[in-house]
Amino acid sequence: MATSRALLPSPHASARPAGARPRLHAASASLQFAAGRAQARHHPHAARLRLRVVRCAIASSPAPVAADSPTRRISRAGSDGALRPKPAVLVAEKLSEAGLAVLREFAELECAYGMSPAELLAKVAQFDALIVRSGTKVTREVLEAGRGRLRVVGRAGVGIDNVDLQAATEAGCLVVNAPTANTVAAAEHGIALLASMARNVSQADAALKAGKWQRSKYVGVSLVGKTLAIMGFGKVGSEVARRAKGLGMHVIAHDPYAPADRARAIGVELVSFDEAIARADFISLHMPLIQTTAKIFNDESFSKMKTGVRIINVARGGVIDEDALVRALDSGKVAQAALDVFTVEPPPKDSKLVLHENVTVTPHLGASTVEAQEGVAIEIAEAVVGALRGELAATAVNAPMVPAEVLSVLAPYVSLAEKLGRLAVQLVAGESGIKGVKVVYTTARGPDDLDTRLLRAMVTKGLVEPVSSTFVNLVNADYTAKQRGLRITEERVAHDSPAAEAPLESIQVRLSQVQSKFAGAISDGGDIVLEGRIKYGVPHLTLVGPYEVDVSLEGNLILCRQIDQPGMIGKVGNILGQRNVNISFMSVGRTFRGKQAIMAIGVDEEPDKETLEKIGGIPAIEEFVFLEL
Ligand SMILES: NC(=O)C1=CN([C@@H]2O[C@H](COP(=O)(O)OP(=O)(O)OC[C@H]3O[C@@H](n4cnc5c(N)ncnc54)[C@H](O)[C@@H]3O)[C@@H](O)[C@H]2O)C=CC1
Ligand SMILES: O=C(O)C(=O)COP(=O)(O)O
Repeated sequence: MATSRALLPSPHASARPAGARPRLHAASASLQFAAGRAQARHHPHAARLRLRVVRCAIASSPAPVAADSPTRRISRAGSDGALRPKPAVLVAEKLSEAGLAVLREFAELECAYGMSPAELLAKVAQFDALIVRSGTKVTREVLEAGRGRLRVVGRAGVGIDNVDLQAATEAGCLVVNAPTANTVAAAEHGIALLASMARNVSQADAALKAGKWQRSKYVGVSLVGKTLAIMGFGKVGSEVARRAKGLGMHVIAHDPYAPADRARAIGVELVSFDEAIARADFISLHMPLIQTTAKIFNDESFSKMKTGVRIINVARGGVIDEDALVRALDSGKVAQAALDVFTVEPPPKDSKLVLHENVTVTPHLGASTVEAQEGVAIEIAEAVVGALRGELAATAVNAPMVPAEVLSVLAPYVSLAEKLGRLAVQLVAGESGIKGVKVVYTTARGPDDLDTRLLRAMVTKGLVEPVSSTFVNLVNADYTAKQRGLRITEERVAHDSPAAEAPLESIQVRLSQVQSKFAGAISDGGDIVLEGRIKYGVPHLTLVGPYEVDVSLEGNLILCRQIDQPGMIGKVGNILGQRNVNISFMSVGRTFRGKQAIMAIGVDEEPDKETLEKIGGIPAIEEFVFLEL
């Protein structure tokens, strides 16, 4: 069966001792995806769809376990019968029981709500996964502290601005979120704030409770016929738009990346940032907090708004310059604001913004409905369990999502790509290091039909892992390549055989401008060249430099370059036989009769030094190299 090493943070990979090689297996498992948009519109957390995926997992010796780790207590058999510790999951913020139940089925669970940053730092290294909401900062320090064990961070909600994604990626730690289950709750909260702000509900409520009956003070404004600008027309923004239209508002939106057809379908006009804020009576914020949106609402943008505009923010406090908002409120430019989120949470007790009489506030309650919290908890628990099993996560934030169908078709090529990388790096000699790597895919498929990110990641894994202690997976492959100065380019060569049902005919790995310890692997163009194909579902090496060979990529490999003459196979075979080394495959390729030839010999066992020296001592053999797969 075709196998592959882990694509995702694998159970024990980083704890694998140098030189110890993992046993591999591919298995199938299921992955839950959120159901289609139509269903999600009503109950995004309720309906789910089961899809099949291929799991490319890694099985190796269990990680050393910290003395007081919960994983010491529980072990269970894996699919291969081996006893393995149950993964340990730390839940750092309140998660609904429905999600905890899903986690308990699979993992040893610790719920430690309200930890200080120092407590989290001290604890995190004992866990395979950490689950947070918006109140926990998963900093570089936390991820560094978890290195070696922490493989998954689950954000039970949408915004991942509290997780240092770059640091997670560098550590090969997968970040997953729960992007759909709280959409409706956030949208409903936005509408609640919009309506209560317009009618001064919270101020009037506070006044009446203080014994003041002030009917004329709290005259509000109507919503019907007013223009609402939605800033960020994503999941929450579009749900707010639908609801606002139901209230008779005219809805416009600004979102540089929103598809126009989605806006058209809801009857929303997409406009520029400046036009949106200039035309609006109400502005509702629904964009993520990222570098380009930080303090995007500032003195300058407030100055472009209508005098008396009203602002609602259930996105992130950091998209507003809060000092500028206080100034705009004081001047009357902004008549009112309704805020669920703040730059610093909780905001300081003496915050001018929070205490402003024209501001309505809630303590980050957008996602806090019973229904949303249940949905989010289940969504994140399933994502974390899937990721811990080595499945590709549908809600991965820092790894490319590879659809299940694509993955199952590519599985043998994934293995081939890694093996070619692994062989190629072992052929490199000298101190210069690898600079340029070209991966050439011969395929009948068009660029839109063949996603090669996975293959590129596996070539990188093959190139990097044998020569470093870096653990490479789909999460950190591109980062790792960049860090090591590896420039990986890809090229497709059209293969137009009508019978080509396979996604790829061949994969070629070319290392340019590099010395080789095996001159036979150098092509006419001066590159180390290895090419492989899938035959009967198994990776085969089919080209070494200019020589065509055909050897199954299982076990280990000896490459010999010799003068093409009779009796060579017998001589080498004899030596290996005498030393009890089993040959699994053998193939000879040559340029011309009587000239140079290459022998590729697959061996089950690793021959000892003496055996290899004997082979090297055969007079016609000009060079040889032993390569581990
Ligand atoms: N208050 C709360 O409890 C909750 C807050 N949220 C927050 O609401 C926001 C939206 O969440 P979703 O709709 O689920 O996310 P989403 O990813 O579906 O939508 C965000 C939209 O913002 C757009 N965007 C990005 N840069 C932009 C820019 N410069 N200008 C305008 N639009 C831009 C994106 O194209 C995307 O369409 C996030 O910040 C999230 O963290 C979400 C749920 C609950
Ligand atoms: O999902 C989001 O982005 C939210 O802001 C919800 O945050 P919470 O999980 O309630 O801390």
